[in-house]
Amino acid sequence: MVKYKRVLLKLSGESLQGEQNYGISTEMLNAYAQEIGAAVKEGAQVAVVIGGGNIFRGLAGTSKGFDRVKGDQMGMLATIINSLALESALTNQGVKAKVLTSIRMEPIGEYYSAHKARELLNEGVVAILAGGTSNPFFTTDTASALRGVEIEAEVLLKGTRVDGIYTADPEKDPTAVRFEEITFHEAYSKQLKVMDLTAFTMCSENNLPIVVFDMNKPKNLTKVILGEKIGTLVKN
Ligand SMILES: Nc1ncnc2c1ncn2[C@@H]1O[C@H](COP(=O)(O)OP(=O)(O)OP(=O)(O)O)[C@@H](O)[C@H]1O
Ligand SMILES: O=c1ccn([C@@H]2O[C@H](COP(=O)(O)O)[C@@H](O)[C@H]2O)c(=O)[nH]1
Repeated sequence: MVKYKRVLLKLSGESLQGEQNYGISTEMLNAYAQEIGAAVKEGAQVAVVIGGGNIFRGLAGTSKGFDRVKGDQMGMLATIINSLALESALTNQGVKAKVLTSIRMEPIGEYYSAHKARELLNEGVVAILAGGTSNPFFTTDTASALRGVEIEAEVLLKGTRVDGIYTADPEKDPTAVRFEEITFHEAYSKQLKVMDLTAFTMCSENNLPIVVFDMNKPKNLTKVILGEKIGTLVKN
């Protein structure tokens, strides 16, 4: 019996590159598809938002002379490339999946609406919500929060490469200590940089809890969905 029936899973684009410096590692892609397929088999409805950091980030573009809006648009297109790759990997593994894009670009993907996404989820199809919010100056963390609220997800699952939220970035500070549970207010006031503050605010205002967990550990996604205490829970 699942604890969370409908979830919004945020995957890191950067993690998708695996050991490479850039792009998509097929090994990581297939591993993610397998984890998602297993969660669906347990009876969860899974919507996915995937980042684009393995391909392009708007802010990085500005340092190379790109206009920020153009750079962010390139970043949003990067999330669509990752989404198509995930759709393909899921389909290859026999898991029904469909990309909805926040920017009109049929036939690459159907134009996103919350109604369509909910319809797919009710049919047991993994809805991959691509293109971020479609607006520059945002991130896919904020897109996940927005889409999570729109599709009436019970939780936002941030699958990343660290096993929860720490007092400081554990990749930089080895003395950092992990929280099992934390309130949005604490996460916000301590400026914990695991997610951007816009995303935290959106979730807090709409009472959408977040679980930050290590997506690279096999079966973790299913465990979280079944209610095992893994990672860090953020709630009001
Ligand atoms: N207080 C903190 N607790 C945990 N992780 C933290 C914290 N502060 C910063 N981080 C960092 O946040 C990262 C998680 O971010 P995320 O999964 O969004 O990766 P990303 O590379 O930004 O993804 P994307 O490609 O989608 O932009 C972790 O790898 C971790 O190093
Ligand atoms: O709503 C959005 C979402 C994303 N972007 C741009 O895309 C890249 C990649 O997303 P990440 O969340 O960093 O993985 C991001 O850096 C932005 O440039 C956006 O503009 N709007």
